[in-house]
Amino acid sequence: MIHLQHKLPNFLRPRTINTNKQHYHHHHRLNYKLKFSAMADIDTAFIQAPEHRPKPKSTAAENIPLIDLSPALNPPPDSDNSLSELTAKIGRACKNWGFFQVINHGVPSKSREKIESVARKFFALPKEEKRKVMRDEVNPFGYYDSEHTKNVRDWKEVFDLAVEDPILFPASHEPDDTELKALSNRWPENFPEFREACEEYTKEMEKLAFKLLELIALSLGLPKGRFNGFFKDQTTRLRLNYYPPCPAPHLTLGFGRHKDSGVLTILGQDDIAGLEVKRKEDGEWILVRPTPDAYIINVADIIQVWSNDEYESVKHRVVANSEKERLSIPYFLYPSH
Ligand SMILES: O=C(O)CCC(=O)C(=O)O
Ligand SMILES: [Fe+2]
Repeated sequence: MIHLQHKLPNFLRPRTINTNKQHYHHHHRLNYKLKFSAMADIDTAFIQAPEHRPKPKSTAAENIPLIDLSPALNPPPDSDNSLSELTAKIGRACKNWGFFQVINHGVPSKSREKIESVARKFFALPKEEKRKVMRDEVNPFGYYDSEHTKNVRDWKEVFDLAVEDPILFPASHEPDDTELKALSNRWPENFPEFREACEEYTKEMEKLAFKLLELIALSLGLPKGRFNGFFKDQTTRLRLNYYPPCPAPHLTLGFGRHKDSGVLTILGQDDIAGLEVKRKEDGEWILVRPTPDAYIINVADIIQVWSNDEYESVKHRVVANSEKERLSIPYFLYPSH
């Protein structure tokens, strides 16, 4: 790996001082193709600036907190006590990490297996097929394969759908424009199981999302239904993220650093690790090791606002993998527009 970096053209070499950003971006814009040894031939649009590249070895420190939701879902006889313990745990996890994993969450493994299976089938379709349900400038739902995060291309493909269909959005970004537009999902042709699995799964996600929202309200000392009124005409979205194997995982990211902009996110990841969370304590990137059948929950920007910054929305990213493909399925809970 170090070997390869020495073969990089000057403008892409890691620099500790005096990074010549302009030079970097100039080449970046040219979409200049890089070839270094037989290892990798990738478009420079994918190449992260040195300070954002993954570390050669991920910090194998602690994992994010793991929380058992059973006290909220199947309350035992002493349920008052265990519920307040649970909300305290959730409060600490939201405050210290902004991220946690949940088990005994009530989502049937059948629904999850079904959606994982149709998602893998979808991404394995020929490009022409996937492009038939491609996102466009008007409608952001459907397939997309060239998303950029912070202006660097991600090594991933996605499929997005709205949970309420059609979904209402402001027609423009103009603050005085009150016009709304209705947007509908796109579905691949001759693939009814795909739509069925997505629709069944989003129903399960919705139950879990509202359970979590209530627990988070309680953990802030609020009535449990405090946030529930904001979800009429919700703009909640489900995404399928597919990360193909990447020949240059030391230079790229599956998904660049970002925060989620919704209320909270419920993420199902497969058994391939890739998600890294920026630890609040020291800013280190921590790999979230997959726990079978668990979901990863994170506080997103709107809870940060609703909690008056008590719970912060935390940066995360996905490292690429040279050998294995990876699938993740985030459910982004959003209120009405
Ligand atoms: O794939 C993952 O583990 C995380 C994906 C993510 O952060 C997102 O879709 O917002
Ligand atoms: Fe995210």
